[in-house]
Amino acid sequence: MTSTTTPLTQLSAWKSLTQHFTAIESTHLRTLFEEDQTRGERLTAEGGDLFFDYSKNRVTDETLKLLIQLAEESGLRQRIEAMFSGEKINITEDRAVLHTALRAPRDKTIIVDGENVVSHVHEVLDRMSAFSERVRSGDWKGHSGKRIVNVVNIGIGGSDLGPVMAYEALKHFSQRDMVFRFVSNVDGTDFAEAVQDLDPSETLFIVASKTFTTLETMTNANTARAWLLAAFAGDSSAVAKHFVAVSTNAEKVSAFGIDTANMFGFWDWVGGRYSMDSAIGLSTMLAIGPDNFKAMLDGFHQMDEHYRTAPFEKNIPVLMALLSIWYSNFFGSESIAVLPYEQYLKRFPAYLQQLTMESNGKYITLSGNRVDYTTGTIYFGEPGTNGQHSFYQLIHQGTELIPCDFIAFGKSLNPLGRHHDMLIANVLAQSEALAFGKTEEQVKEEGTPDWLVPHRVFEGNRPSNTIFADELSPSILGQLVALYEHCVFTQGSIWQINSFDQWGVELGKQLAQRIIPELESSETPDLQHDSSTNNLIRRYRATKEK
Ligand SMILES: O=P(O)(O)OC[C@H]1O[C@](O)(CO)[C@@H](O)[C@@H]1O
Repeated sequence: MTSTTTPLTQLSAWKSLTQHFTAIESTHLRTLFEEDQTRGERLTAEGGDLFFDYSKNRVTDETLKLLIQLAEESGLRQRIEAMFSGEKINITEDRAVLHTALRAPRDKTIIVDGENVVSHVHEVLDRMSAFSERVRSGDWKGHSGKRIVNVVNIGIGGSDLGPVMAYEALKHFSQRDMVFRFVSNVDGTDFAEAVQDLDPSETLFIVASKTFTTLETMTNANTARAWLLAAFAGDSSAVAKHFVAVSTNAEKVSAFGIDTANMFGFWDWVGGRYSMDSAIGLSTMLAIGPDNFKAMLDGFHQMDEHYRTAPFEKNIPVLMALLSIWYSNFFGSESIAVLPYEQYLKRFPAYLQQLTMESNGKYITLSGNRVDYTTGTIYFGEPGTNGQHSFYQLIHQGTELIPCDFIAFGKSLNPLGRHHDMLIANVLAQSEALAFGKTEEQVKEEGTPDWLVPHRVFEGNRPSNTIFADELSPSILGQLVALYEHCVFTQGSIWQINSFDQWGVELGKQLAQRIIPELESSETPDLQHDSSTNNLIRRYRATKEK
């Protein structure tokens, strides 16, 4: 399917932004703040329970007006409506994109292919809740009658990163007499370390895979089954009590040997990286309980409603996306740092890497043409204050412009003396330092010797957003994740790419399937790769045989 949209760079807002950029490029944030004393209050927005301060960005009212015009001219409103209503906007896979249906209230109706998907969503949620209650209460017993205390999620990509991130983020709300582990890598070390201190008779494996064909997950699931059966003298009837599956593929689940009664389904209109609030979140629900999981879904839904209904100039995901496009496409900035000042969000940047880069790392437009502008910003990050002692040097004084998203909370879930005040002082100090820097005069006034002055100057003018909420609750986590999901969709819509396929991961998978037998065969293989790959294969085989 092709579409005949006006190319992005031909839009009138794009052309105006290109001109406008030359005026803004040399304007310092110091000037913008001096000229408008109300800027810090004015350039803010609220959505759900999130407060968004975007005043420390290199924009004027004119820039914002043009960026919003760009969103309008790009057809963003229609794209949002098309997504929420279940149109098949994932054109390269002919699928609807309905992660928003996963958190729709029970009484909503969204029809896809003649079916109300919301009722299916709630059927699965009810089954997940009943199962979670049984496991958490000890009613669900292992094969030898022991209570399940260990839960190991086996999955990769979207079937791992969301569950791990959510478990870590909501650990404060988790059932502490249970152990949760996550195995993703085909590197055997991942499995070996995850189970080394676990008793198989007390362990439940969740095999989480949308397709149920993924090499890593199937390899780990087979290893897990062998590990379990070794403890039960090969009695395969033990599998029923120790394995459940989360998948869209019932056929493959049952071929693996898991009873589909122990399967929790989802649908092809849920992308892997948009699935942590589907049955893929079973480990999250087991950890925090159905009520907290529901609170998380309500949080997602609040942000969905904000995205769908707030005017663009007050719409946090839209503003965030437009600002990122401003830096990426006009300032030539390549990355964004996400810096949560909340230890529980330590896996949030890793989660966002897949969400953002697997979604928008595309150079072909929806019309099938190569883009002539940059797409797919690189997202990275670490929790503060740790990152400050690592890569912030480059953000402050490097030659790259790296816009930052700071995330901070009014209250700590673990209030300890002065810790939280210090943490928050640091996040505020960082965004202040980045924006305003320290001038040559200021450095000299401190008595710095002349030769050292240039090293100690901070030119500033480095943009950031601050996302602020009361405290990290299940609902706030849902709101934060939905915020980034919708930011990614807005970016992709403006860039005119399909944020919901991932063909770019296929080639490596195919080539690995070809190489596996070449590494394993007892015969010397007839290698037909390039000379580098052939040589490395020979070296590996020689090492293996040593
Ligand atoms: O859930 P599955 O089907 O095992 O896929 C895992 C991951 O692999 C990918 O397809 C990429 O290889 C991701 O999009 C997905 O989240």
